[in-house]
Amino acid sequence: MSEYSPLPVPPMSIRFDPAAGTLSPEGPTLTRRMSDLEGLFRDRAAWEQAVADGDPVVYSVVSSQVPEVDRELPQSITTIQPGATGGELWMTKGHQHPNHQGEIYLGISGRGGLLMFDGAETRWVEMTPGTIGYMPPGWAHRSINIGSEPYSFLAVYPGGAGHDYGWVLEHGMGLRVLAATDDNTAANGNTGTDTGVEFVAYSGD
Ligand SMILES: O=P(O)(O)OC[C@H]1O[C@H](O)[C@H](O)[C@@H](O)[C@@H]1O
Ligand SMILES: [Fe+2]
Repeated sequence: MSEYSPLPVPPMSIRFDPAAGTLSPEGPTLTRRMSDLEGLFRDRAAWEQAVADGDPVVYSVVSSQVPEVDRELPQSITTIQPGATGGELWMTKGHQHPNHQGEIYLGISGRGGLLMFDGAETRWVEMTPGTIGYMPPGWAHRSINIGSEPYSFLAVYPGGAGHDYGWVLEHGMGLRVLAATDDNTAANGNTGTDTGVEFVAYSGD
């Protein structure tokens, strides 16, 4: 993760400009390209091709100045671009909080999904502007853009929560989220007004 100021901040208001995707005052910003998502897509050849074809930005995270330390309550806004690689919709890396602490997301724009996995069960929350998604302690979480526009959400989380990416590489997320093909849409009994996503088990990899 990027560097966070260790200094405490005073009470403050923070402005978000949705068009520019910036926070003011601003904290650290993180950009994740396709090459940063190694080992996460089911179709490794398609991932390699996407890296070779310009290594696109998949998502970015802008944070406020609130530090990631115990008892603070940092926030960040993540914007995931629309796209799919090997049929798998573009997503965040996903992580578990090492200390099993909760977190909330608030949908800001676009359409997304919040995939949660506790090592045994998987949960899916569809995120539209105004949706609050709640991640209880112990549930790893990944966000997915399921629409054709950028998907942005605000995250608010305990400063000491941390990011364990190895947990997801080891355990997966239970399900993968694919763009539904017409065939799949029909097979699932969906009408076309549905989410347009198809879930497949990680165990099928
Ligand atoms: O860390 P990732 O799994 O790549 O997800 C991207 C980001 O999503 C949210 O904004 C979380 O609050 C951040 O802590 C996280 O870094
Ligand atoms: Fe988190």
